[in-house]
Amino acid sequence: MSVLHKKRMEDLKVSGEKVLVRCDFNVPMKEGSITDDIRIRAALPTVEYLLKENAAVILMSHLGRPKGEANPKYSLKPVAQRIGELLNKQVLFADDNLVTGETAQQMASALKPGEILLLQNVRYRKEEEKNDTLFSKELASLGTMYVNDAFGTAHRAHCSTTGLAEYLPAAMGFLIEREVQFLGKALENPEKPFVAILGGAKVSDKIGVIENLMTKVDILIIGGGMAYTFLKAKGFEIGKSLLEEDKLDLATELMEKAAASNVTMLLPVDTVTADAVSEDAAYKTVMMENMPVDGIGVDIGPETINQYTKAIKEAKTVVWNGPMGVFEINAFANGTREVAKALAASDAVTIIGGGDSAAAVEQLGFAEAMTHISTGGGASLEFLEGKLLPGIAAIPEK
Ligand SMILES: Nc1ncnc2c1ncn2[C@@H]1O[C@H](COP(=O)(O)OP(=O)(O)O)[C@@H](O)[C@H]1O
Ligand SMILES: O=C(OP(=O)(O)O)[C@H](O)COP(=O)(O)O
Repeated sequence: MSVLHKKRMEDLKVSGEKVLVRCDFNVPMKEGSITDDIRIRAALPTVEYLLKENAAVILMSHLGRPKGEANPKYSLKPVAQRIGELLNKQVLFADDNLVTGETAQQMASALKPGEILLLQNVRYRKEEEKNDTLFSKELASLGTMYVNDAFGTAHRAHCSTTGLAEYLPAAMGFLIEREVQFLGKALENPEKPFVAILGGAKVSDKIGVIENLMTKVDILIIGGGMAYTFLKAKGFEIGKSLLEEDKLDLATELMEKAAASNVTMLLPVDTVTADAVSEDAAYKTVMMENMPVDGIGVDIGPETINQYTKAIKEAKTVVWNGPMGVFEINAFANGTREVAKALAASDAVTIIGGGDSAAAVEQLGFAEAMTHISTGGGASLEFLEGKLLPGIAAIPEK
């Protein structure tokens, strides 16, 4: 998917206009406080551009899954405050349970160029996720132009992500453009050798990505919980590690396909095995052939780390999606940490899919060293599967 021919904000004459901007402000919260504002920071270049170009900015987002009902737990008010702090500027908040009710209408109508208004959580309305025509029109009536910059929600066809483009002059924002440029270049025109590292819990979540990347990469590295289904298919004892029994045949097929396409597929040769997935578990490292029958594989071992980091060192492009082990538990975070470290030290173009791998890279302090960390988990996964994302498809061509 390319965005070369998609309308950019420069293609709209935004001066004096009221621009509705869909962002992904679906940020993690704890007791009403934002615990990670990366998605908010990632949206700022678009907002700043529009302000500089003399537009009035009306921001929209969802937060969590309130299932079509107003629920203060999912209010975007803390987000309005955080944007204000980051921009050092007042951000008005339309605390309107109908999202587009009288309060929002009055505030939008009074908004002047250079001012910012954030609407309430668009998922307070059940119509949002149905891409309902009337709700799209209600949203459209608040502004005069539409910019979609919600990459993290680009895999959803909702009123605020796709519907609006039918009713207002529309363009993409800088974040969507940046995400698609990095992810798209890796898929379409990667500098070689191209290494993909896939981990995380389940094979079933990653089948599409494995299949799509199989035709493009030189080396496919498998780690995390899903590696054990592949190892079992190869005949190894995997004890009580994560196993998707119904994906064993598929795992065999994928390994055969890799061999037939000259793709090197690397699987763990050693593993950390624990008696439980918990902080106080007893654990040790074993070669795969010595895996105990009652052990649970929770991380890749040092020899595997050696092999994986060697492949990363030789790569010119690396795409990483999914942790190498149960990194939430410190004792099992080593594989994920070492892979992150190898990526940080590499001169290659390094692209991190969103979700847990992005969180891990940030937690471990390697974020600055990566070429691009996606703000979308599900969205980057679907992008890497080669799917057309509706939020991007809806942006008109130039
Ligand atoms: N060996 C393992 N056994 C069980 N769970 C694992 C293992 N390795 C990784 N995980 C878990 O996988 C989860 C992340 O998987 P997933 O959601 O697929 O990744 P992502 O969000 O990066 O796509 C993490 O919670 C992690 O603890
Ligand atoms: O956080 C999001 O998804 P992600 O955790 O897969 O990145 C997006 O905001 C989409 O949210 P949704 O999966 O409730 O539609």
